[in-house]
Amino acid sequence: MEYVVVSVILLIALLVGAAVLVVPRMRRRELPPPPGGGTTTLERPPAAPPVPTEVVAPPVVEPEAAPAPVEEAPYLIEQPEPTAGRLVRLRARLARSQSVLGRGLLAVLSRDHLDDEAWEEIEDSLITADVGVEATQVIVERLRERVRVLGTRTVAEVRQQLAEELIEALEPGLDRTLKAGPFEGRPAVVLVVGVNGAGKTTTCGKIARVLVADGHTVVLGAADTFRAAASEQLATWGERVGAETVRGPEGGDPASVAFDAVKRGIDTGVHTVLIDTAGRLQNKVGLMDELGKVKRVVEKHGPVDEALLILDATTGQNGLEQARVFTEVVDVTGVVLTKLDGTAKGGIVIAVQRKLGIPVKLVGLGEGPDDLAPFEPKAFVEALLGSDG
Ligand SMILES: Nc1nc2c(ncn2[C@@H]2O[C@H](COP(=O)(O)OP(=O)(O)OP(=O)(O)O)[C@@H](O)[C@H]2O)c(=O)[nH]1
Repeated sequence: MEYVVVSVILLIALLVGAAVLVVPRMRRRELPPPPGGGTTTLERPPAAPPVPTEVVAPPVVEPEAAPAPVEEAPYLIEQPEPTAGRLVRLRARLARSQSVLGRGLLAVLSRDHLDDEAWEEIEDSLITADVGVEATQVIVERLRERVRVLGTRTVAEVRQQLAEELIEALEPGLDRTLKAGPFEGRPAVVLVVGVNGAGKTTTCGKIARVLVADGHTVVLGAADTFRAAASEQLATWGERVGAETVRGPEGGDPASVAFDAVKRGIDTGVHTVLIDTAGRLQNKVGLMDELGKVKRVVEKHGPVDEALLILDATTGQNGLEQARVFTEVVDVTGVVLTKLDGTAKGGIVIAVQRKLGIPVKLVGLGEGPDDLAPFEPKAFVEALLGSDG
């Protein structure tokens, strides 16, 4: 009997023990949802509030796509090489154009007698190099007249006269300085526009280096919110030379990023605010309107001092139609011709200026960070025609 009593007591003790352990756990599971409606992760609205425009101050970690990252010192700020004389240093990059305009033309000019056929060949070479029909006719007519009147004999003399005519066609008197500010205590605003893939983001980065090399301070505005990698790419360029990049959310309003960038530039007292925009085709009315809006919104702070059109030199004469539309929308003040290293059509510089009446201010001669040179007609023509002769 005693055993029975002891067993019953043990059983009751076990049951009570089990109850003490299990009930609190069950209670915990029944806890009320957290304040805020108890939405599950899945049900929670994706109402991530619009990401505010952020200012990316250097240094930040370089992304993989960063051009030539500095391995052991990722935060080292680079000192870009001076801009003076870059075109001369990069002259070899014009080798393709040189083979048409330089070697090709000089071969004809060195003939004993320049007959009609020879002059036609000269015309063809210039047209092949994308100088444009109109400009070619003017150049050849003037050269022919000079040769006739002056009775030019030697190849060196004809070459010299041709060089002079080409320089003249490049309108050496045009103002090619970049309006990089500051102006009366405010930064200069430089807007960079163009079609897809022309090299806008890369060129913005290179221009930042040109400006820093020449002693300017710069804020970059990543208003290309369309291409996912563009703002990352621009920030990387900025970091390398110690320039801040103002960025917005992917797919966000480019005008608002541009506005914030200029504001940041004013607040921090830099010399230049350089704004990259998304590539767009000139026949997409909506996108061109968007570009107009970017400019108008930026102008709430003050004028846009420079609107640079980035043109891919390899697109040749096709680029001219694009250019005309961009000119109408943002009042382009200067052209940057990229990828001149990849074409035999260096004459496009002449055609662009002649057709648009806008100076070519910079030329891209490669993918390296300092492969952007201020455009100088004399150095350019000399590079095209080759140093000898
Ligand atoms: N060879 C050569 N390549 C260049 C030059 N300038 C730019 N590029 C290359 O052109 C390609 C396109 O450049 P991006 O800067 O991405 O072009 P983007 O206009 O910003 O492109 P979207 O934003 O898509 O419109 C890149 O591979 C650049 O390295 C140049 O002067 N020479």
